[in-house]
Amino acid sequence: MEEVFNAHNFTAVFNLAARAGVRASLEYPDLYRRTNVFGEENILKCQVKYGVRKHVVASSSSVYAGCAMPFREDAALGRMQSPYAETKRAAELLAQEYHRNHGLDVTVLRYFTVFGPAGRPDMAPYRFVHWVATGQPITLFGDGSQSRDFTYVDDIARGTILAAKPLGYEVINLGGGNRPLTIRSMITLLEGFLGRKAVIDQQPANPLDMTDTQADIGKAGRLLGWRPLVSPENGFRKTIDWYVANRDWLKGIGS
Ligand SMILES: Cc1cn([C@H]2C[C@H](O)[C@@H](COP(=O)(O)OP(=O)(O)O[C@H]3O[C@H](C)C(=O)[C@H](O)[C@H]3O)O2)c(=O)[nH]c1=O
Repeated sequence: MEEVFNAHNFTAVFNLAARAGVRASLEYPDLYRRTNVFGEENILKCQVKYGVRKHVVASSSSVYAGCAMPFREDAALGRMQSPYAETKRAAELLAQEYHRNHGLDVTVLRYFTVFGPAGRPDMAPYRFVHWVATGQPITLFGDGSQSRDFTYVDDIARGTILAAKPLGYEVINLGGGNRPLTIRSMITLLEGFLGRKAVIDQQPANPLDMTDTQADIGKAGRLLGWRPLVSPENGFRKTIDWYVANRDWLKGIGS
């Protein structure tokens, strides 16, 4: 980090680097802590040392476990449901501390299940497209009635850049906004677009997973002038178009 900060004159830093899978965090909690908490601290320290005032950090809807929906930024947070959520919450608090004591201007963005082209191969959207397209069974945790406020990657990118403006210290949801989709309906959408029936291998629900997520995005509208522009239906269509166009090099990715 020192090398990078020495070599450039930054006006803002976006920390989007993380160990991000929910379920794997039980297996590697130390890795998650090192990356998501100590990694965040390394960046915050450098920003203070090199006088870079603006900091934007990616957090997660996972911190809202147990809260009433739609999730609002001022909700009283309960117990974190996974080591992953714990590390995201810890990073939020660290950044707040650097705002209070070192004058950094911090925006914490709570992302809601981001999907789209070049999506993470450990997440349901990528895996399910890949499995249905290649005729492999879908590993479904639970009965599929759980739901997500899916947010398209381009919307997230736009919201993240907007968050670079000076705001003091703010926590802001970037989520689909009241259009949560059950995992079953997501599978039905994919089947329709791919023209293939999914084979489901149902496994027990994972206790680390959130059951449902739904974002209140009023604050993002007020502070950033942001709202999502891509619906889950259009987003999944674009994801599949990307997958089909890149099928050859994607062969070795995802399981
Ligand atoms: C990968 C996978 C998932 N699922 C189920 C489990 C969940 O009920 C649902 C969505 O799981 P996924 O891991 O795709 O997404 P989230 O649990 O919403 O977590 C994601 O969105 C939040 C905001 C982050 O902060 C995480 O970084 C990100 O991983 O599908 C399955 O049934 N089978 C599978 O193979």
